[in-house]
Formats: sequence, C-alpha cells, structure tokens
Amino acid sequence: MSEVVLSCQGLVKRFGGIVATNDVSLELRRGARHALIGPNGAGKTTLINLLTGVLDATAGRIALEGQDITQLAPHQRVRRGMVRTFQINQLFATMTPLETLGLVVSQQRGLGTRWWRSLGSDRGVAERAQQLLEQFHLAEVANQQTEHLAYGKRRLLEIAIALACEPRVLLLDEPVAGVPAGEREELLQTVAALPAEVSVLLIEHDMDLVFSFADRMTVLVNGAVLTEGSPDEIAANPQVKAVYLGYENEAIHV
Ligand SMILES: Nc1ncnc2c1ncn2[C@@H]1O[C@H](COP(=O)(O)OP(=O)(O)OP(=O)(O)O)[C@@H](O)[C@H]1O
Repeated sequence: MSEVVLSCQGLVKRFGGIVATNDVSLELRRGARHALIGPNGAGKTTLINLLTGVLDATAGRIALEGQDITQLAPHQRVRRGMVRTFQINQLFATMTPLETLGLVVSQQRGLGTRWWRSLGSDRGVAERAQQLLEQFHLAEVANQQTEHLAYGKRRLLEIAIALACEPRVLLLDEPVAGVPAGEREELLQTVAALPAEVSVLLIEHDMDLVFSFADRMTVLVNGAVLTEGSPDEIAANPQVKAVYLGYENEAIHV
C-alpha cells in the first residue's frame, strides 16, 4: 500500500442541530485517484470545506504529509500543497488565460506580480504558463478575456490555475458540472491526463466520470462514511445501490 498524503480522523461539523459531517475518517494515498460520492446533502461540500480550512471542524483532526494542519488557515494549506479547483471570480473576468496563469505561476515562484508588470519578461514563468495552456487545451484562447470563454474552457482554466500552484493534493470539485455535452470530452480527457504524482480527491455527481477516473471511492451518506472501496466493490455494494435508488441522474450502472 502506498503512503498516505492527506488524512482526516473523526471529523465532525455541526451547523446548529444539523450534523453535516459525522465522524468522518479518510485517507488519500499518494498518486491516488479517489472519488467522494454521495447523494445530495450527503456532506461532500462540507467535508471539502473542512479539509481546505474554509470551515472550522467541530471536532477531529486533519493531516497533510503527516503534519497536523487542523488549525491552519486556507492559504497556509495551499502553501503546503493542498489546492482546490479555483472558482473563477470577478478578479479574473477581464484577464486572459495567459495573463491569469502567468500571474499565478509568478506568485507561486515568489516573484509576486513582477511578471505581470513586464509581461513575459521572466522566461521560466512564461514557459510554464505556455505549458499549462497547452496541457489544458487553452492555447487557442490564450489571449481572450476569460469572461468571453466557453464554459468548458473556463472549467479547464480553473483546473490549470490549481495546477499552477504545484499541488501535491488536488481537490477537484465537480469539474464537469454544468458543462455542455459538446465540451465534456475535452474536459474528461484533461482530467484523466493530470500528472500521476498529484494525488486527486474528486467530488462529482457524474458517475461516468467517477467510474472512469477513480481507483478508490468513499461513499458519504447523511454526513457519515457509508463505505469505501475499489470502483468494482462500490458498484457491487447493495447498500450503495439502495442509497442511489431514486436518484435517477446519478444511477450507478452495473
Ligand atoms: N452553512 C450551513 N448552515 C447550515 N446547514 C448547512 C450549511 N452547509 C451545509 N449544511 C447542511 O449540511 C448538510 C450537508 O450539505 P453539503 O452541502 O455538504 O452536502 P453535499 O453532499 O455537498 O450536497 P450536494 O451534492 O447537494 O452539493 C445538508 O443538510 C446541508 O443543508
């Protein structure tokens, strides 16, 4: 068994009377393609928010590369190598993918915003930005403003931004949600081709993506872990099937 990169033990999150996360323990192994699934309201988003530090846990511990990060702020967790896909906000709307990636790579390399002021002046930054543009099928839209990009391209840029932060652990939050059918394939291929050394935790409702991507799955129900296993074990698990009965869009096809 490979080494554990990210783990949580006994995580609990209460919102008043609601227990959104109920004693969750999870281990993400190095290089894993691990999916977190569960019906609506199961607590997937809350768990990711706890892992990234957006929410404080009511109880429990989180460790990254063996070090306790439970008390760290979100940006400190990013600095230690845990990055969540970035939801593009207003800040980036009028910037191009090239400018955005140049800025993030530059920040990552401790060059601050110098690259941004003298566009393309740092060859290492420009090369890495170009590499990311190509890897994420963004080269042909490199100079278009982000707000004018097709939705699928924006989702690709979000993952490219996360990868520009050189993560050890990448938390992918519903990468294909809302992406039109014609743009899905490119996104699926790109997600499948993420670097092997980056350990990935994927939250996704799309079972085709989950089953084509994951080598390990954790099923959350009512805030708690129902079961964990290989895709074959999960697909064959009668409890999992029962939980998904009635969730037509998320049906597990076996
Ligand atoms: N800030 C909050 N205040 C109160 N209750 C919350 C809050 N955030 C989440 N919850 C509740 O916690 C439970 C888990 O929600 P969460 O969004 O984590 O589930 P989810 O699995 O991500 O759902 P979905 O698949 O629909 O996104 C739900 O009952 C939800 O209503």
